[in-house]
Amino acid sequence: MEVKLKQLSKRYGGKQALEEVTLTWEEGIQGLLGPNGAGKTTLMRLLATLLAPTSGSAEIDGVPLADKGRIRELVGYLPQEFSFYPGMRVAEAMDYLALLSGVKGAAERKRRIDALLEEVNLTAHRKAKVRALSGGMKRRLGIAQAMIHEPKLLIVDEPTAGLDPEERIRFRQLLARFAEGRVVLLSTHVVEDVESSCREVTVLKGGSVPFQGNTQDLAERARGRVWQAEMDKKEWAAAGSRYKVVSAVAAGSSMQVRLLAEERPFPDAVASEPTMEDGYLCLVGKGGGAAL
Ligand SMILES: Nc1ncnc2c1ncn2[C@@H]1O[C@H](COP(=O)(O)OP(=O)(O)OP(=O)(O)O)[C@@H](O)[C@H]1O
Repeated sequence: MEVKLKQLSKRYGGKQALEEVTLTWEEGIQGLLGPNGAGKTTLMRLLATLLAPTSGSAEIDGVPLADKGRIRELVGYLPQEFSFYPGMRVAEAMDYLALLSGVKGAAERKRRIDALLEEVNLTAHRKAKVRALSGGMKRRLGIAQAMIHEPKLLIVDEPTAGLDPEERIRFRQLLARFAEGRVVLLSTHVVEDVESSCREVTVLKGGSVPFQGNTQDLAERARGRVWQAEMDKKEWAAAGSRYKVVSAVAAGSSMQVRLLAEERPFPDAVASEPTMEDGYLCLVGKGGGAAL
């Protein structure tokens, strides 16, 4: 199972949202990271056949994107804004969506719905009306509906938004199990989700892909550029306008600041081990600073 993109492009009027993206994703959970407006939603909607590319092509498990009918059977999608029929009960809504996704046979649908509701911890709410679910529960229902037809490519956009820490861990485990023999594309702003779930990550920026590969290799992009220093609040404010500050923690009257800089920014700054987030920030820039 592979997903292959070849010079895939999307233009909205005068706006080039995705520019000649060529890459291959193999089985497993693939992280997709990028700042606002990078083109992530556009890419996901193209793969879910909700948008047509301006040029270029893609194949999912050998099936060309242009073959919409077969592609829809192969792809499951949880969009960021996911809404459901509020008056339906949870199990009914799942059954309806399973039917729409082409899952044949009432007994087979029931088997899959029971298993998935258990996996997303909604069994006790199967008779609840969708409108009565909390935000996190609706998110879990969205995850379950995207998996109901056992797609070869599962695309999930910010799936852990609104989940509590326990549910977030549970969800990561569910994705890990589901990813066997499949590609799961996990788009998120939560770098921690990528760090804990993915071996590989794709970074989108301005419609192009400046990095695709191992999360460890992304961290390495920041080696020698991550510094830690203790400073007072005035120095901290000044540092923020010159450097990319990754984090700042108050320690009494002073601050423990972690920042990115090409060279040692202060005489007493100490070089720090880079994380994937540091590598990502070096590539895309953050706040006041440009990319390093
Ligand atoms: N329907 C549209 N018409 C015109 N421009 C659009 C349209 N949809 C998206 N864009 C533009 O295309 C670019 C990519 O948008 P996209 O929504 O794919 O980014 P994103 O990475 O998903 O952003 P976010 O993280 O904010 O959701 C942006 O500049 C956006 O303004």
